[in-house]
Amino acid sequence: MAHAVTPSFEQALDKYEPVLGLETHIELGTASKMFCPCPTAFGADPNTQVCPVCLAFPGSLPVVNEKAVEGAIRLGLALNCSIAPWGRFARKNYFYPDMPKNYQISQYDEPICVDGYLNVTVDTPEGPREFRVEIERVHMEEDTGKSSHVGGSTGRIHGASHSNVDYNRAGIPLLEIVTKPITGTDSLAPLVARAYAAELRDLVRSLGISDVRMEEGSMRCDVNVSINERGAGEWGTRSETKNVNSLRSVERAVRSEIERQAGVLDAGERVVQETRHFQEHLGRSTSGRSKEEAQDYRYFPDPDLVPVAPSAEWIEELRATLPELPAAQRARVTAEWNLSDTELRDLVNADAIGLVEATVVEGAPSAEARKLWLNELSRRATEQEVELSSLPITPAQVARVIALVAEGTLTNKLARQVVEGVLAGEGEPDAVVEARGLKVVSDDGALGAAVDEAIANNPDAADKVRGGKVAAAGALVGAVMKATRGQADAGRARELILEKLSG
Ligand SMILES: Nc1ncnc2c1ncn2[C@@H]1O[C@H](COP(=O)(O)OP(=O)(O)OP(=O)(O)O)[C@@H](O)[C@H]1O
Ligand SMILES: [Mg+2]
Ligand SMILES: [Mg+2]
Repeated sequence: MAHAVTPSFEQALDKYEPVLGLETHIELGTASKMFCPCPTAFGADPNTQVCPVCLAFPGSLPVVNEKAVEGAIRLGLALNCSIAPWGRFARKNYFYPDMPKNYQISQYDEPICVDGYLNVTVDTPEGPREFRVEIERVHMEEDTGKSSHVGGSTGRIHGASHSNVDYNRAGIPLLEIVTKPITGTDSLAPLVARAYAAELRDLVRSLGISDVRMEEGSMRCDVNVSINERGAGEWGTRSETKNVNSLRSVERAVRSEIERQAGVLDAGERVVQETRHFQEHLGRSTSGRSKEEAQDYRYFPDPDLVPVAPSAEWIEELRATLPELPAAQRARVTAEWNLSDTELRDLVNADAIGLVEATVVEGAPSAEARKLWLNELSRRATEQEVELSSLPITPAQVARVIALVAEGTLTNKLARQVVEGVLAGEGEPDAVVEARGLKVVSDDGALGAAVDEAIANNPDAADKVRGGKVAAAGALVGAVMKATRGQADAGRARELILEKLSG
């Protein structure tokens, strides 16, 4: 058997075309679980948020959480789906220690939302390009518990001496969003997958139904990839890479999988249908469970639950609660703020549109607001390794700093120090100005004293100005700025110098 040699991405794309499919799980931010009243807060002690229902005690009965159904419908509407007027939950039967019932309540052939789409934009050297990702379905299900494998020499599963199971997560409501096969992306496949995950995350966040934090697991992507020879007219066998937990990893998982499968086919072998696991430190996936014998989950309608039958009135009520969605918001701010493609992209990449807009609402001009968030504040967020929105400064405070610059109380340089003070917890911008003594010195009294001193200390320059060489005033202005540690109003200082020396 020929040994598979992994070609480069470009070589792979010369010969093969990729097909993608994304399955995304989103943990809904409801106060209680999907089928019982247990709380859902993250980070509680193990097995403290459990009850007979989510632990599957005999005789316990599940009851559907209406808020979760509401979230599913709102997402379906935002994804342009049809909402099913009637559907049932199904039992998906399999054994796993972190799933106490030995089945997961899910939806099978009667999902609540079907046939939608989400448009995503990818940057190419020729400019932005839009793709329409078709959504096959959105369905509701419950999360499993969480196993950890401990003890032993390595602390990893092979070396572990025993496993612990925490059922706090068991029964947390999940939505699974499944795309139809995505074709025609060619070499843009990794970027399309990433852009889809990013757009879906932003959409869900705008609906307020989940905090969609990939690194905390409240949004998890399974990435399906297959390739086929160009013009083959038939798709190849897919692999499914599980639980990819960052946007960058979604991109890398697609890219590395296209390369790997191309190597397999080049060597005359077959791609095996399997589950793979993305390894963050390797930048690619490794083989997991083979799915060649498609697992039989023996799905059947759950007899303990009533059907989900949202009325047309309820669906319309929920439609009316949809906020402005990210795509519409981008189009609007592009027009309102007169943005170029690049400026819009920078704002999107920094996740700053909402922050800038909130700052504008507080009265700041959009150009100034954009500058502060994208330069000074983005830099500090990167330094502190937090998201821009997690910096301890509010849009109202940013707007106040901008206003202080506009009214001449602060220079841009002083403004940066005020921002630093606010971030350090020294209080509101005005309090920081006061406490740090950052005001521009422009009142003639204080400034006059500094000017007199500069003239006394620089007699040569002063003589030149007296003799008509106005340019020599620059040295005196410099001395005033130095004496006031940059806080003088330079323009007013210059006027005072010329007044005093012309007499
Ligand atoms: N040949 C293919 N190449 C790439 N993606 C594919 C291909 N065929 C199907 N897909 C995509 O793979 C995904 C399959 O997800 P789906 O939830 O339907 O099934 P599953 O993975 O078998 O089930 P489970 O939810 O149990 O993991 C979909 O996004 C689908 O569009
Ligand atoms: Mg699936
Ligand atoms: Mg799957």
